Amino acid sequence: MAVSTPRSAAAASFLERRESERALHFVKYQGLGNDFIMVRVDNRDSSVPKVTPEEAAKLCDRNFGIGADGVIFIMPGSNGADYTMRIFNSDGSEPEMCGNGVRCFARFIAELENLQGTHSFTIHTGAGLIIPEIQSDGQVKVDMGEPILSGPDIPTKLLATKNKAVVQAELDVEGRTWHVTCVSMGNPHCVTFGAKDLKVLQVDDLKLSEIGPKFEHHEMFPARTNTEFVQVLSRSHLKMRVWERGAGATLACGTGACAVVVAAVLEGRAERKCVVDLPGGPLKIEWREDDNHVYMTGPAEAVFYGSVAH
Ligand SMILES: N[C@@H](CCC[C@H](N)C(=O)O)C(=O)O
Repeated sequence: MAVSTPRSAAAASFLERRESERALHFVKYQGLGNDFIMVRVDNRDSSVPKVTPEEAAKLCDRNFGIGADGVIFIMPGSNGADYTMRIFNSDGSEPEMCGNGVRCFARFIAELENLQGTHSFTIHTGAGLIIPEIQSDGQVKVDMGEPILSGPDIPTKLLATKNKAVVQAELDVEGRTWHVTCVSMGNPHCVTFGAKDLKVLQVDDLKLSEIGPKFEHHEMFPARTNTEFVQVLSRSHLKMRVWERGAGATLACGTGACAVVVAAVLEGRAERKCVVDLPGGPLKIEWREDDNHVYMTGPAEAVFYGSVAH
């Protein structure tokens, strides 16, 4: 697989280039270090990604490919939306949604369409309609919709503990009991603020690559799960590390940060408006009481342009 970047890296000329049969043109974007290979599918009739899941996994490889946490396809709108987003994780699996990816998607659209200033549009995703808004300072605020709290819909086999939701349920992970709250933001999340034998979780001390896969593949999560380990700094300031389904430890997870605030509110640990610190930087999250929607605000930017033999 050959990777090359155009000499001038001029956005306009790059984006105007036509796809040849043997080259896949992409733009690498990142949102708080959660990085994506963005590929435009411009055939108006197509909703088929340009690469297979196996090819996506190869492209995401940090040694043998471009390197990324996922591949995102920008597609013509469907279901009445302006655009459609599909994504493959770095292991080739296809999740329903990606919060940092949506912010990158919005900035990429602004670049493609040469949009200046504030703009909002609708994106059809596997998790339904998502509405990002590019703000005057360049940050992207996203209406992430309503969290899903019913166990079977998340999905988790853990039984409901509070008003049909799985809140502070006990989860045995190889002999250690963790307290977990499960939330779907279109994709499944298992949020923990600690284990039974731990007074305060120090997230920096966690051996994520050892513990993460045990949550991801736990029998209580039939579609696997993303897992967030959280430390409460104050009622409006949380710190988290994430082990993502299909991607492992990443520097940030937008849907994960949303799920963390929902879980923190359900457990009575935080207010509805919080700053969530991730290894890649902070996200502003609000779970609004009036419409039950979760709103996420954060940055996204282009890193480089390139093409790969395909
Ligand atoms: N990093 C993303 C989530 C990507 C999908 C996730 N790995 C899954 O399989 O559900 C985000 O920012 O939300």
